[in-house]
Amino acid sequence: MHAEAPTPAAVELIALTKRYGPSSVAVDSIDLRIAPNSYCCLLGPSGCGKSTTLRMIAGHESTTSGDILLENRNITTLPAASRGTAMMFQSFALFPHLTALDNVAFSLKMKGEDKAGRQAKAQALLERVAMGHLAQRKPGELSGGQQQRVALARALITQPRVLLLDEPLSALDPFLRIQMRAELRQWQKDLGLSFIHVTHSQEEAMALADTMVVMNQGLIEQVGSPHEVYNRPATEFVARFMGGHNVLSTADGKVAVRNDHITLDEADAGSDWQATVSDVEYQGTYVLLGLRIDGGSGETVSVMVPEARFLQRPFQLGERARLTWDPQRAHRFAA
Ligand SMILES: Nc1ncnc2c1ncn2[C@@H]1O[C@H](COP(=O)(O)OP(=O)(O)OP(=O)(O)O)[C@@H](O)[C@H]1O
Repeated sequence: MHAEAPTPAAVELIALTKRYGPSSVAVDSIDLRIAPNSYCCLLGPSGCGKSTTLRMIAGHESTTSGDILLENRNITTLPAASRGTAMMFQSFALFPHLTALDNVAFSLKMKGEDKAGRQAKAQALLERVAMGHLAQRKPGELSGGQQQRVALARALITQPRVLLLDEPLSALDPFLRIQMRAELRQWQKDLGLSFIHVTHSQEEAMALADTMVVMNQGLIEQVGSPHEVYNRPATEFVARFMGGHNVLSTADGKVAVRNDHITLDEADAGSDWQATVSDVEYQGTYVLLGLRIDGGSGETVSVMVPEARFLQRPFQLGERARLTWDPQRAHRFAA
C-alpha cells in the first residue's frame, strides 16, 4: 500500500536568511510553509524584513543562505522569470505610455511571442478581470481600481503558480482600498493560486488572509489564521502590534486582554485594578475609554464599551472606575 504523497506547499522557506552586512540581518533564518490555494499576508512594522522576504521569493533579491521551494521545486537561485512567480507592485507600476492591452502583453513581447498571439492572450486576460472594453485606454485614463485590474492581468500573463503582492493597496484612497481588498480576495479564490501579500496594516491582513505571518526584526513571531492570531497572540509583540489588546502585568505574569473583554464598574477602594478615566473617544458603535491604573506604574488601559452600555453609565474624564475581566479571557503568552 502506498502512502499518499502530502500536498506540496505552494511556497516553502527553509532557514531563509538575508544579511545586508556583517551586522545587518534583515531576515534571520525563517521557516514557513504556505498552503496551496491560500491567501497569505506577511505583516509587520517597517523594517521587519517582510519586503526582503517577498523579494527573495520573487528572485529580485539574492539569499544569503537557506532555501526557497515552490511546489517542492528548489527555486532559490533561479532567475525571476523562471520561478513560476509573478509580482504586483505598489501603485501597480504600469507603463503610462502603453495601452492596457500592451501593458498586459508586455512580458510576452519580451519573450518574443508574435503580436497576434500575445494580443489575443492579453485581451482574454483583460476580459477575465472585466476590463476587456477598456483595453485601448492608457493607465492615466483609468481609475485606480481599473489600473489594479490591469496590473493583475499583467502579472497573470506569465501563468504564475504564486502571485506576490508588495503593498498593492497602499497608494489607494481608503474607500477604494476596501473595495479592492475584496476584489483581491475574490480573485485569489477564483484563480486557485496562492497569493503572498506584504502589508504593514493589521486591518488589511485580517480582512484578507487565510494565514497571517507576523514578523518582527527579521524573525517570525506567529503564523496562524486571523482568528488565532487575534485571539491567541503568541507574544507580547504580537498582542501590542495587532492592537485591540491590553498587556497587563498580573500576579501570574503578563497577560493580554482584549479591550472589548474588559468591563468598567464603579470604583471600589477594596479591590484591585482601580483606575482613572483619562480619555473618552466616541467611535459610533462603541466608545473607547483610556484609563490610567492606580499606583506608580502609570500603565494605561483601553476599554471598548458598546455604545448602549456606555449610555447606561457614561464614565467621564477624571472619574474613577474599576476594571474587571473573565480570567478565562486573560491570555498568557507562549513561553
Ligand atoms: N538594499 C538594502 N541594503 C541594506 N539594508 C537594507 C536593504 N534593504 C533593506 N535593508 C534593511 O533590511 C531590513 C528589512 O527591510 P525590509 O525592507 O525587508 O523591511 P520591511 O518590513 O519590508 O519594511 P517597509 O515596510 O518599511 O518596507 C531593514 O532594517 C532595512 O533597513
